[in-house]
Amino acid sequence: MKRARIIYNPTAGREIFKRHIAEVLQKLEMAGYETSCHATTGAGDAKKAARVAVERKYDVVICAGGDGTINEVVNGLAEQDYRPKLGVIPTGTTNDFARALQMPRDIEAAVDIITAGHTIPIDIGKMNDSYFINIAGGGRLTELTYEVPAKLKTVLGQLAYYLKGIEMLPSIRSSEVSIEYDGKLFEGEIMLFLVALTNSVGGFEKLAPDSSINDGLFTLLILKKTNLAEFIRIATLALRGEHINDPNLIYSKANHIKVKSKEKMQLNIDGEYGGLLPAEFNNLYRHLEVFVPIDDIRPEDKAE
Ligand SMILES: Nc1ncnc2c1ncn2[C@@H]1O[C@H](COP(=O)(O)OP(=O)(O)OP(=O)(O)O)[C@@H](O)[C@H]1O
Repeated sequence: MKRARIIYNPTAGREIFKRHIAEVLQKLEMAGYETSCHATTGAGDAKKAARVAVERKYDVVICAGGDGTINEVVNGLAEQDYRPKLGVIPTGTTNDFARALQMPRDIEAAVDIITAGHTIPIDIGKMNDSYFINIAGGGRLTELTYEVPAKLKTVLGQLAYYLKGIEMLPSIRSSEVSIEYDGKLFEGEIMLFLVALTNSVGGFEKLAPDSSINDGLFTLLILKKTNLAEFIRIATLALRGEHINDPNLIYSKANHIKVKSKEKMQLNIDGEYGGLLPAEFNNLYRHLEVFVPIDDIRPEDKAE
């Protein structure tokens, strides 16, 4: 019999998962899974629980939570030689990763996709010693993700980021950096740099419109120094996915990226604080198998 381990964050989003556990277990049982659950207890617990699932050789790990919990689960799986298949049930405030996989927000619909059993291999990002699923980067602007109070996020969701962004705009300043990417070099003043795995990031659904989840490449975005008016213009273009050819931006694909600066710059990894520069990014090609809807499988994405 196949074995599945559910790792869920009881505090994620609007805290709805608990009410659906009986139905979720029943659906998995009917699909031939012997399933057990782990409710996370706080920061770092989902990573530990994923490691335990690896040790116990579960076939499948199902993560119910937002991007924060999935990030932790992936950090628990990514380092290991044996990696169970990953199922995602999006129950967080931010579910960029699930959206990139085209997983539905409805809990039972997401479970149906997992029990249908179609998987694709996806790339995982590594920044220094940590793994990420959506995006990493640096620059004053990326700091706003952890300046938004948790309570405000629960109530307002994405809107909270925008409100905070508007409040912070006048204080954003540039930093001098050096960025090496697949043999190319950028040196100069930037507002921010982003290293994206998926196309949908922090409410900007077209930030990296041509990104593929399993081509082994990051989308690198470097926003050069701009004034406030230019910055707002580019952010507006980015909402529509029309920023790619703007002269203030470098938009490129790369597998390996190194960023350093003489200044102190904070890093952000999947929306959380990720330490300080320097940073080295590696794209781990098709590192995890994840469940996706059948119509999400393009011929080139199929498991090898
Ligand atoms: N039992 C718990 N109590 C409080 N916090 C928890 C608990 N379990 C996990 N967490 C923390 O909650 C964080 C956010 O969770 P997650 O991303 O799943 O939900 P979310 O609602 O999308 O939250 P956010 O948008 O604020 O990141 C996790 O990174 C983890 O550190």
